[in-house]
Amino acid sequence: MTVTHLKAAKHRPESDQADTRATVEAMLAEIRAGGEARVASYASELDRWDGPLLVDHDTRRAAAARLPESLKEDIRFAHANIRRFAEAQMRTVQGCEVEILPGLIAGQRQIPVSAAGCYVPGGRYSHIASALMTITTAKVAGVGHITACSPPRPGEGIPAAILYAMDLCGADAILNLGGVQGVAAMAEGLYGLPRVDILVGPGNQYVAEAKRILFGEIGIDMFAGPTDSMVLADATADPEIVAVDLVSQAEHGWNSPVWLATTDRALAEKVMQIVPGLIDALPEPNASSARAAWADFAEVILCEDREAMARVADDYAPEHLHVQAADLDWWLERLRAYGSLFLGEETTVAYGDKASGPNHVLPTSGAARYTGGLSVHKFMKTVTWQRADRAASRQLGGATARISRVEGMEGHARAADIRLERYAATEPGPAAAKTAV
Ligand SMILES: NC(=O)c1ccc[n+]([C@@H]2O[C@H](COP(=O)([O-])OP(=O)(O)OC[C@H]3O[C@@H](n4cnc5c(N)ncnc54)[C@H](O)[C@@H]3O)[C@@H](O)[C@H]2O)c1
Ligand SMILES: [Zn+2]
Repeated sequence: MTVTHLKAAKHRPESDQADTRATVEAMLAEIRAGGEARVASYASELDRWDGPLLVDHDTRRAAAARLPESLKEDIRFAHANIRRFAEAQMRTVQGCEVEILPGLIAGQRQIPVSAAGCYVPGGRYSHIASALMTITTAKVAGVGHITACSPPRPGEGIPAAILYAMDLCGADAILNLGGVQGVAAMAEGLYGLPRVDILVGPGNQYVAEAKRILFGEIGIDMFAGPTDSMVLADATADPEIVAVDLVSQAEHGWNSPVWLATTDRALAEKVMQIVPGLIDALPEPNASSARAAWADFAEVILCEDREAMARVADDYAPEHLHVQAADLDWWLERLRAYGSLFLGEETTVAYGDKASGPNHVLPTSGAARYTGGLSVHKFMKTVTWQRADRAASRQLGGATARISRVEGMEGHARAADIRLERYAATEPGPAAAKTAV
């Protein structure tokens, strides 16, 4: 396959992971020892918040009263779309049952976790949409208790729009806490809340590292690094729209890669010419983030044909993948690795980020090679069961006893033997004769 980099990245996103890990490990150890008091002191130290940590119902109501009706309408619109999509996913969640042998029936059930914690990032931007994406999905999955947390703003607490979204989606408890202290409070079940079974939601490197360390003790949705996006464009694409879309996602942060793969050199050159002006026209600090992301992490890749573009996409496994090219059905069939796919110029990653329905909590840094994003399935446990009648038990007993003895596991063999003895007496059958090795 022939591909040429018209613009290469200076870096691949990687954080100072060892430093972050040491900081987060120390904080978790302090919180384990110091409990709620230590959580409160971190909130004071890191987020300058000394107010109540658990948000009460009056505060929820006051937040709703403060917001303009038009914003509440928009939030309700996005919530309805996200819920509709999660409900459709829920219809794909099914148990199964099969008669494996005559008399041996086994099945599978999907059981939602009892308690989930939803982290809603809030350091830099007010991620209203992250509240909608995480809490709605947990609610539709049937999670029994949902705690949500987000960094408080000094003197304000969680911003009113995020509180409104959390309340609308059905959060049972809301914590004025961000970062490691928020994650730890939910994982440890502080403030009288249930200890969560799973922690979900995006966050900065401290949040991601806390989730990584706690994984095992509790479940998590996925490991998440800086957000990334790829546009695939052919000669039919509009270079101005492609450029605006790339800049829109570079805004996330200085280390958020955006990639363009195209079969059209003229389009690539036009996009590279327009992007700097679009970045300069953004307000600060967004412009600085996008400028750094474009300079250090962005790539523009010229491909021989659409199959080469598709291979680049499969290789990068981007979090967001946007096709602005002819024959969208071909692309939907062909592409194999992405968190969420956007087909055609009429939609855009920003729609998915905020309002359209499919989840925006997605695998980053190539994790789309092995997982999809947040869905109702992440809140469900796929568990199995079995039952057998006596005839089936005799058949299983013979094979189990023989395999166990070859493995050297005499105790296991005897669990089979006792059934062969008991059931042989009541219902002799051909299987009983097979026990001798
Ligand atoms: N992929 C997605 O779906 C998606 C969506 C929204 C946001 N995001 C990501 O979420 C992240 C949001 O990051 P953010 O920082 O704005 O908000 P955040 O809520 O993740 O982090 C803020 C918290 O970090 C903690 N913190 C800050 N400095 C610290 C330090 N030196 N030591 C210990 N703790 C410290 C503070 O306690 C604060 O509450 C970004 O990386 C963004 O890309 C991803
Ligand atoms: Zn985005």
